[in-house]
Amino acid sequence: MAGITLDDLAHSYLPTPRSQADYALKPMTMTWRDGGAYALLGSSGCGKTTLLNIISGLLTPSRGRVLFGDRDVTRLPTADRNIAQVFQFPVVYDTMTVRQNLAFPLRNRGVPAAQIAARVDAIARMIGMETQLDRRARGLTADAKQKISLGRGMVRQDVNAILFDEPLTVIDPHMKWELRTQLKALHREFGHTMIYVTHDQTEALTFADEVVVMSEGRVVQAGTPQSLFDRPEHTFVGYFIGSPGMNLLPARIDGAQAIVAGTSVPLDGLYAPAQGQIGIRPDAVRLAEGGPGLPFHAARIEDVGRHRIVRGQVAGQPFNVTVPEGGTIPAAPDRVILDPARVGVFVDDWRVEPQGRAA
Ligand SMILES: Nc1ncnc2c1ncn2[C@@H]1O[C@H](COP(=O)(O)OP(=O)(O)OP(=O)(O)O)[C@@H](O)[C@H]1O
Repeated sequence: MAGITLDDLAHSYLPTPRSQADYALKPMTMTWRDGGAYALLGSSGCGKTTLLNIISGLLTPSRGRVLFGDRDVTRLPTADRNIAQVFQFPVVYDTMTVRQNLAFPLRNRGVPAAQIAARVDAIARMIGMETQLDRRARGLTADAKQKISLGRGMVRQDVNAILFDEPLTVIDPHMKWELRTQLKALHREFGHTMIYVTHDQTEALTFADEVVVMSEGRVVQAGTPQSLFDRPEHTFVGYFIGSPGMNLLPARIDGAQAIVAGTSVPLDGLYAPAQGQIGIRPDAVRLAEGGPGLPFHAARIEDVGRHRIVRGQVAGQPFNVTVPEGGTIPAAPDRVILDPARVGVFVDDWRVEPQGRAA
C-alpha cells in the first residue's frame, strides 16, 4: 500500500492548450495518505474521471507527476502500478463461476490455494453472494455481476490502492446502502488506500474520511464531510453539499453587517467592505411572522421524515429552512432570522475571513 502524491498535476485533451479553460484538470497539488478513504465528488464533466485515469495510468497528464509513496509512476502503464479498479459497469468472466471470478486476481499471482479459498469466502460474505459461489456468472443480473466486480476489486490485499469509478450505478438502492456500509467496514479492517469517484454526495460522505470536491476541472475544497458542511470554502461546496444545500444571497458586506436587498443582516465578525454573497445552512435559520429579519416568501412545506423543509424565496433567490421534528412553523411565516455565528461570507465565490470581532 502507498500514499499518493499529485504534484502540480494538470491535464488538457488539446495538444496545445492556450488558456485555463482548455484544461479538463486545472493545476493541483495534493497528498493522500496511505490507507485513507477518499472520495472525488462533483457533477458530470468536472474532471473526476480524468483525474482517476491519470492515477490509474490510463491517461498521461500533460503536466505534473503522480507518486505512489516515493516512486514516480507518472509514465508507468496501469499493469505496473499494482492497483485494483472497479468500474461503473461490471467486468466479469461469464464462463467462470462466481468463485473463479473472485479468485482470479489471486490465482494470477500464485497465491496458495488455501489462502485463496479463505479470502474468497470472506469477500463473498461481504457482497452477499456466499450461496451463489458455484454459479456461472452468465445469466446473473447486472446487479449481481457488479457485486462480483466489487468483490474482485477488493480481493487482493497487497495493492497500492483501489480505485472505484461510480461503482454503485447499476446496484439497486437498498443494496447500495448495504454495499457502501460494507466497503467502509472493509476499509477499516484492511486499511487499503481507496479512491472513490462519485457524483452522489451521500455515497461520498458516507464512504470517505476525506472528500475532494471538484468543479469545472478544479479542486475547490478537500476535507472531512463535517468540515465541508460546516465551513465550505466555496459557494459551490456550500450549495452542492447538504440536502437542501446552503442558502446563498447576494449581499453588500460592510463591517459587521451584510445588506441583502436593503435589509441589514448582522454578522459575527468585522469584514472589509465588498460586494459578495452570504451563505447560511437551512438548519441555522429561524422562521418568524412579522418583526425583524429578512422578508421571506414561503412557497410550500415538505415533510421528509426526520424534519420538515419550508421552501420559499428571499430577495428573489430560492431559500430553504429546515424545521426539526417537534419544531413549530408560524401560521404565515414571512421573516427569516439567520444565526450570525453560522453566516458565511463569500466574495467572488470564495469564503472570506473576518478581519476582527464584531463589537
Ligand atoms: N477523451 C477526451 N477527449 C476530450 N475531452 C474529454 C475527454 N474525456 C473527457 N473530456 C472532457 O473533459 C472534461 C472532464 O471530463 P471527465 O470525464 O473527467 O468528467 P467527470 O467529472 O468524470 O464526468 P462524468 O461523471 O460525466 O464522467 C469534460 O469537459 C469532458 O468533456
